[in-house]
Amino acid sequence: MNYIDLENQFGAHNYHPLPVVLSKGLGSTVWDVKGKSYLDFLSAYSAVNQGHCHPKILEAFYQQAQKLTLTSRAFYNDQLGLTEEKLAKLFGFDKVLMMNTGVEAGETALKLCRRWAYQIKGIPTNQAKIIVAEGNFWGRTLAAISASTDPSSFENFGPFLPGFIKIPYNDIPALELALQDPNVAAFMVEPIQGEAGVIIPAEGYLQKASQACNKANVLLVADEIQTGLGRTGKWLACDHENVKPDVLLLGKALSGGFMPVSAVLANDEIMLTIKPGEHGSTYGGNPLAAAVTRAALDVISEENLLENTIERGNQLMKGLMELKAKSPLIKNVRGKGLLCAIEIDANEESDLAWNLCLKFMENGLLAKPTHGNKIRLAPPLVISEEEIKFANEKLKVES
Ligand SMILES: Cc1ncc(COP(=O)(O)O)c(CNc2cccc(C(=O)O)c2)c1O
Repeated sequence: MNYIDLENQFGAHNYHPLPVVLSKGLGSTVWDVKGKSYLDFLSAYSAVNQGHCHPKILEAFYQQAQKLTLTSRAFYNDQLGLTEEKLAKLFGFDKVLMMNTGVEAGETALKLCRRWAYQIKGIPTNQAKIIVAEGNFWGRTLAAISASTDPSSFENFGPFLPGFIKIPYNDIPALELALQDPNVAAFMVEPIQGEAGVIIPAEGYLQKASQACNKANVLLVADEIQTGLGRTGKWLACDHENVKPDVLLLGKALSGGFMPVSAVLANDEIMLTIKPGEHGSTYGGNPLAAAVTRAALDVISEENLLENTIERGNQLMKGLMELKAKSPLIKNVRGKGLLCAIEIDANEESDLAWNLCLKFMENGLLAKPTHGNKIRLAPPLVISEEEIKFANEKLKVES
């Protein structure tokens, strides 16, 4: 059976996967159809922070799947409220709106911010603007690509949604200038830009952005879909600067990789601007997702994954620094917790990073380039000291 041929013949060609066919995963390891094992250094873009097929999350999935998987929100169920309460109390917000994919959470957040702008801030109807940072990535819908500055995301998909103000990332003066527009509803930003290539802003950026937004009566929306849930060594990347956003986006690892689950968290003033019947999704808040989410959150706390992320992240970064010192090919290494990246000294069109990833693959480590010359290194947060030691060895490939 040639699985790659099948996908090429019958599947859309909207991805360019590495030439590996996976059939099994557990913890930080995945196996291909030939039985070869690999350390997963992508973690499905931080969706399997808890490790592949975590037994506790599997058990929650299995137990709930035998009882009730989907009711629609036309009725209540005995799982959703428990999960909403857990999320609201864990992150310190009044309420939670559960969706499925990360981009749905982004769309939901923007609708909430626009509603708040018209009903609370008093911006003229249909005049609300959203500030976003260049290099942002929050999904593939028409709104998300309208906010994008990456031609590969938006080219030939127009016309685009109006109302986005695009400013440089990590640039407070640019934000302060944009905030002078009285019709700005929100500033939506990733605390660390994931898809742009693990772009880490200056210390204090989030704190200053939060202060500037508060001063301008503009909502701060933190997109923690990739950086949240332990990835940087704290529950949220915002926690490193003690920043409390007005709206918080979660996704990916919210289900530990078992199914799409996302959530938007906000206080009543914002959340209650959407009335019954004005927003939702067929699967949003389904009992199966709700049960899985509570187990996925428990694993992070019960297995001390925040602490492990700090320790293993330091160990990985030490190895990357040694790698950089020895390899002229590597322009930069950076990271926070277990969200790391190496930047190859080549232009974005070069296939150097791709070829490096093929060599990593031969060595039993899976990683993938983002934006041409950056290779993200983001293993599951359950990764062991031994596995990081192995990875630091296997990353030392000759270019
Ligand atoms: C910060 C951030 N926000 C939102 C999204 C959208 O999530 P969904 O994909 O669940 O709608 C992301 C997604 N992140 C991401 C990273 C790499 C590839 C892909 C891909 O679409 O294959 C997605 C993300 O990284």
